[in-house]
Amino acid sequence: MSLQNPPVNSLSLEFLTDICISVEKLEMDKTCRGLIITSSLPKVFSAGLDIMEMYGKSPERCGEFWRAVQEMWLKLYGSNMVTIAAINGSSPAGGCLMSMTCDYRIMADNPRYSIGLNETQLGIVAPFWFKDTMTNTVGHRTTELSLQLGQMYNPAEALKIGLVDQLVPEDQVSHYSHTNHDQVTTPDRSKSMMRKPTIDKLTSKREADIQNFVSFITKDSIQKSIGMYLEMLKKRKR
Ligand SMILES: CC/C=C\C/C=C\C/C=C\C/C=C/C(=O)SCCNC(=O)CCNC(=O)[C@H](O)C(C)(C)COP(=O)(O)OP(=O)(O)OC[C@H]1O[C@@H](n2cnc3c(N)ncnc32)[C@H](O)[C@@H]1OP(=O)(O)O
Repeated sequence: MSLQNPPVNSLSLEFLTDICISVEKLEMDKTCRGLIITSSLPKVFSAGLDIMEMYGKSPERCGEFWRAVQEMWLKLYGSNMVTIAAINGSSPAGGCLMSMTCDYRIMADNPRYSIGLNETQLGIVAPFWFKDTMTNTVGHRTTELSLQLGQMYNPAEALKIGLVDQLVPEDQVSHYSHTNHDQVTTPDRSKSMMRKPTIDKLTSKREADIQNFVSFITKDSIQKSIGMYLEMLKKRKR
């Protein structure tokens, strides 16, 4: 599955819905042995959630958006397929979350790229299931530090903390993803055993999580922080 939503593969409601439909189709396809997620765009795996979906939108629309974010996570984290993230560019926040749902992460060894949960930099708090996914990936203490600082990691740092499993030359990300994937032939039952408690936690609190998100994101102070962050993104470009 090659992500293609220019300019930066931001995860809008529409794009998330497309991703969920694609994953669902693959999940039902008995001939499909697994899934490699990568990006068709240069330099960016995914810029994370589409910030425009969280800025100046109605509570109803925000709720619909958040349900789609949850759905993407539930489908990928709970997938019966062997999944590999072939991270061929930067992958902040929701992009990092998406790659952490996979069984294995291969990243292009380009020091210009970065990965991490940087929500704190936007003035927002990473939701509990983002935090849980990271804890399951890199451990409690690293997650605590990482979330408090909104830390982004270059590939070497990401490998060191276990946020990615392997670094490869940029032009060989696809090759190594396929080679690794071929070595794992059957999805292991231990995957669902390890992930079930985290998945059950969100499933049981799904509606409350949507309500929390909507009331948090529509607050004036949070809207102001997001607006300032958007301005900063645009200025940085010039
Ligand atoms: C009580 C608690 C209850 C509930 C929890 C509440 C809240 C928690 C909610 C949400 C969690 C949030 C998760 C997220 O994923 S938020 C998104 C975070 N993403 C980022 O911060 C990434 C920002 N982008 C970048 O760093 C760079 O764009 C990137 C490195 C990805 C690519 O750099 P490049 O130089 O190639 O491109 P740019 O020139 O910067 O960007 C091009 C263009 O795209 C726009 N852009 C970038 N990222 C986003 C995005 N995530 N969403 C929307 N638009 C984005 C950027 O502004 C440029 O636009 P323009 O100037 O118009 O061309």
